[in-house]
Amino acid sequence: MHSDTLTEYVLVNYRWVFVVFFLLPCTVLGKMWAVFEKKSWSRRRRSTGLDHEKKVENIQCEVRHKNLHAPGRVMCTARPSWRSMTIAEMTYKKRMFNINVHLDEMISIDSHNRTVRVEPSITVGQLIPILIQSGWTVPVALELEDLTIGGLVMGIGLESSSFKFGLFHKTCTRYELVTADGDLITCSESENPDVFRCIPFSYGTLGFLTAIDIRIIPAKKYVRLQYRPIRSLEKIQSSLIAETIDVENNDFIELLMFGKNEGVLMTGQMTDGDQNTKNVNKIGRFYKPWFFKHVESLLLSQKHTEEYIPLKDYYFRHNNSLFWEVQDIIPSGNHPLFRYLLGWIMPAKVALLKLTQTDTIKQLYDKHHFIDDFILPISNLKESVEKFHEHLNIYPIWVCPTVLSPSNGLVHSHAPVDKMYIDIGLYGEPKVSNFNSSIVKNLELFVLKLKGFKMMYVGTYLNEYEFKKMFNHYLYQSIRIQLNCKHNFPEVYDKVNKKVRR
Ligand SMILES: Cc1cc2nc3c(=O)[nH]c(=O)nc-3n(C[C@H](O)[C@H](O)[C@H](O)COP(=O)(O)OP(=O)(O)OC[C@H]3O[C@@H](n4cnc5c(N)ncnc54)[C@H](O)[C@@H]3O)c2cc1C
Ligand SMILES: NC(=O)C1=CN([C@@H]2O[C@H](COP(=O)(O)OP(=O)(O)OC[C@H]3O[C@@H](n4cnc5c(N)ncnc54)[C@H](OP(=O)(O)O)[C@@H]3O)[C@@H](O)[C@H]2O)C=CC1
Ligand SMILES: CC(C)=CCC[C@@H](C)[C@H]1CC[C@H]2C3=C(CC[C@]12C)[C@@]1(C)CC[C@H](O)C[C@@H]1CC3
Repeated sequence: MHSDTLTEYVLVNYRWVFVVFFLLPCTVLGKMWAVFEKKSWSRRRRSTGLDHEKKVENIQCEVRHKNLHAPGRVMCTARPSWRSMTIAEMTYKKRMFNINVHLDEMISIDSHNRTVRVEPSITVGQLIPILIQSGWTVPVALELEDLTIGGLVMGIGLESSSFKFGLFHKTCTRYELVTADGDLITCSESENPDVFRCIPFSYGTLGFLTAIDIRIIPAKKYVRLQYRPIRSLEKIQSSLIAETIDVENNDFIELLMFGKNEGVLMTGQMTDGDQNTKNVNKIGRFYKPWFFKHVESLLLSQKHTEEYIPLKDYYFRHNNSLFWEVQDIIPSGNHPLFRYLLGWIMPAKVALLKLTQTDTIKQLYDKHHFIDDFILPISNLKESVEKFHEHLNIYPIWVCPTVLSPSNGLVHSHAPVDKMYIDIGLYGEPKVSNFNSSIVKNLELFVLKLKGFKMMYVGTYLNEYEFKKMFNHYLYQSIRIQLNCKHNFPEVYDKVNKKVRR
């Protein structure tokens, strides 16, 4: 066997050995370190009084220092590429001026006004358990623990409650920002409303976020989840549309498709249950099967099922298997023996997987793997699934309805009223023989034609003109002038095109 082929074979088939015996123990040590660090940090904080305001002043100083010593050099955050929740590498970070914006605490909960104020680098995995303990939760709770609130505002975040509440940023009520001049401004619907509308999806190109206010709602104990296997694409589309209209009875809607004509539609309600609550499925326990495998088993048995899932377990249902990505890395990860022996240290930290992947692994992923999300009008579900089937043939497919509102911000509904869209997430190995970058570009153009959007965490092959057709830059450009961004921050396209996000 040629040595390159042998390397590829070993990397593809035996990466699990490295992951299981090195990365998983590192993940556990990392978790222990985080707990220790947090404790000693709060002790230090009590003694030094280094609070949010002080941390923000430090960022302002860094920006002013840059303006003095490197005027004209554009800035980005110093968060290393390997920490970011995307498979892509952000090469732009190497040539831009890096500002340290690592602020990761919860600042306060305001039960009266029902908001929580957080710093941008706090992760969903840190915030949600604290909120649930206090009896609250966020309306759009993301499913991967390592996503940060700042990243979700500056990129896009969506989840199975987005059909009701919209994208993650629609639940945010106020942003605090350090501008290109080092000033501190705040914005909301009533204060600097145009800046407020332009922040989401601006990818850190209008200023550095230092605090975010998010709406909170009362948390309940369980999600009562109904699973409905369906074996026809037409029926899947019509049922999904009908469920999204029923906002009274549904709090969560999600669809997993396991083939072109088969899927399981899941609808859920937040509930406290009662003494008679049976059929509780604690899917978050370490020995439980991966969630998508559990759903697939219900499709195979064609059973309409109802279960009560503890709220936090429901939120993070795709975290253990990173949707279905872990099966490519640890093929036996869902085997009962593996789960009972090592399930408690799963999953390996995404950042560690990224940090330790070799160039060859990255190239193999580039050639043989696809990860992306497309947001399309819900009426185009059938047509889109057929298109993705023909050009990618990847299953499962994640389908998550989300409502978009009309706005002059970058991402908006194309109608003058709220309009229902669906996010179609495709993660895995394309089962077509001719997969390459022109197919990907072709799919992006297909989405543009249908007046849809592409999530940008993996980057885009669209050229600047096409990109600006997809995202409304009209207000964004005037806000850039207002906030003196031109020579201090790049434009969004300069951060998401495939040449700099590879
Ligand atoms: C995890 C993962 C996520 C991915 N996500 C995305 C994604 O979000 N968006 C995406 O577009 N691709 C994505 N890809 C596809 C991946 O980047 C391409 O498959 C890869 O670049 C193909 O390399 P190649 O040399 O085999 O391609 P070839 O088709 O042989 O192309 C060679 C080079 O020509 C250029 N090129 C070819 N066709 C085009 C075109 N139509 N437009 C611009 N340049 C072109 C590219 O620079 C490419 O590197 C993803 C791949 C992986 C593994
Ligand atoms: N369910 C979902 O919706 C999912 C969403 N995602 C995607 O993952 C990304 C979030 O990942 P995460 O690792 O948290 O974030 P990232 O580190 O990827 O950051 C995303 C963008 O936000 C900017 N940003 C982050 N914090 C700040 C800040 N304080 N001030 C200014 N700009 C900031 C970054 O700027 P810079 O480039 O300067 O660092 C970057 O451009 C989003 O793009 C999201 O779309 C991924 C998986 C699931
Ligand atoms: C729900 C939405 C909108 C997106 C889900 C995206 C995730 C499936 C990906 C986000 C980051 C990705 C990474 C990997 C798998 C897929 C994601 C979790 C890897 C673990 C794949 C293996 C590589 O070696 C490292 C990757 C890091 C990022």
